[in-house]
Amino acid sequence: MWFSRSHFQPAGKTALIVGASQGVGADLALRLYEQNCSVVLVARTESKLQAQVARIQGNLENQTPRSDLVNATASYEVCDVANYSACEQMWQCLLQKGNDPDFIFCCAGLSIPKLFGDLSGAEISSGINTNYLTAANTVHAGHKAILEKNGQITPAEYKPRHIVLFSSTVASFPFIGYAQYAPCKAALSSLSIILRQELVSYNYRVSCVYPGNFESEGYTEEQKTKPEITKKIEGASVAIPSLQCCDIVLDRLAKGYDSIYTDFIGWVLALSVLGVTPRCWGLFQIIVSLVFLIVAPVANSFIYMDIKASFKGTGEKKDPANQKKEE
Ligand SMILES: NC(=O)C1=CN([C@@H]2O[C@H](COP(=O)(O)OP(=O)(O)OC[C@H]3O[C@@H](n4cnc5c(N)ncnc54)[C@H](OP(=O)(O)O)[C@@H]3O)[C@@H](O)[C@H]2O)C=CC1
Ligand SMILES: CCCCCCCCCCCCCCCC(=O)[C@@H](N)CO
Repeated sequence: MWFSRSHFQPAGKTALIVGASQGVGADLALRLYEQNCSVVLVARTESKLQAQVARIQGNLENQTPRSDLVNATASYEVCDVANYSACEQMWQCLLQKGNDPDFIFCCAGLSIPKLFGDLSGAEISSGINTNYLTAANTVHAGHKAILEKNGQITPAEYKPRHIVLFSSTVASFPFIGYAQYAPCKAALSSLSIILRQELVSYNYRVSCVYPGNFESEGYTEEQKTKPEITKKIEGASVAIPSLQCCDIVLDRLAKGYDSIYTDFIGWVLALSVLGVTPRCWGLFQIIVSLVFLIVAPVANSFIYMDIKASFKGTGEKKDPANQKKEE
């Protein structure tokens, strides 16, 4: 696999990228367009989508128009894909315009890292809507719309399509601060396994990406509420530039991998939940997982100590008796 790069060939194809008004979705759109792939960007904020389409087409001031890409087009659809009926309408619109995507990237997502007790009910709901439903709705409404469009043809006659779901390293290794987010990303990983089984007959390939931290507007936002203890634990996953994350993903897809990690720590942490997920350096995964499964409980006990210490700190500050003693 690692020696071949022929498993992802976007030239002349169409990609639907959900969550493309910023961050890795926007960068994926840029990279795919650069490879002569038509891109349809989806998000809720029209002004940001317009700016991204302009960036992608190279029409921004100080840049020359990209006339070398004569075949590829860049367009956008404004849609809140967490809303199922809006998602259905988006698919009708796409298919009417002749934009039947070969690739469906589900990149929408947002983490609100806080301690469980500090989250509001609305934030817990938004976690499920933004991180799980955006992908489940897009794929489901899309599958139904394509079934209807294709009418009587047999599943084997469907053109090859490729779904790429953006999960996270925290799907494999959930930890303090990510209660609003990690369970939804684990659900996406689970969904990817089922979709792989159910849609293979319709010629779908399904990949799931488990990124570590990367820089984006969303990442900047989450840093504002992220508890110190969460930052401390995830220190091993240094945020890489979003374009670098995007290049890693495209490289791994081209090599034929369907479980994609963007850093070494992400690959290691996934060893604890390999299950029936597609393997990535499978033989090494088995060998290293033997060591990992022995070391993990020990490492985890150190993490617990840090967590306990962090709560002790907050308790002392809030306890007036302790404060007096300190004074
Ligand atoms: N950054 C990181 O460190 C990591 C990120 N990830 C995951 O990777 C993906 C991309 O992350 P990142 O680039 O940081 O994300 P950003 O938060 O920067 O961007 C998220 C995008 O999703 C769109 N979006 C959110 N909700 C909806 C919705 N209901 N309907 C349509 N579009 C929506 C946003 O646009 P708008 O608001 O205009 O709708 C925006 O374009 C996410 O799924 C994230 O969870 C995983 C691991 C690490
Ligand atoms: C068994 C003991 C091993 C201990 C090692 C701990 C290392 C943890 C690294 C976790 C990195 C998480 C990145 C997720 C980013 C993400 O999804 C958010 N940024 C959301 O956007």
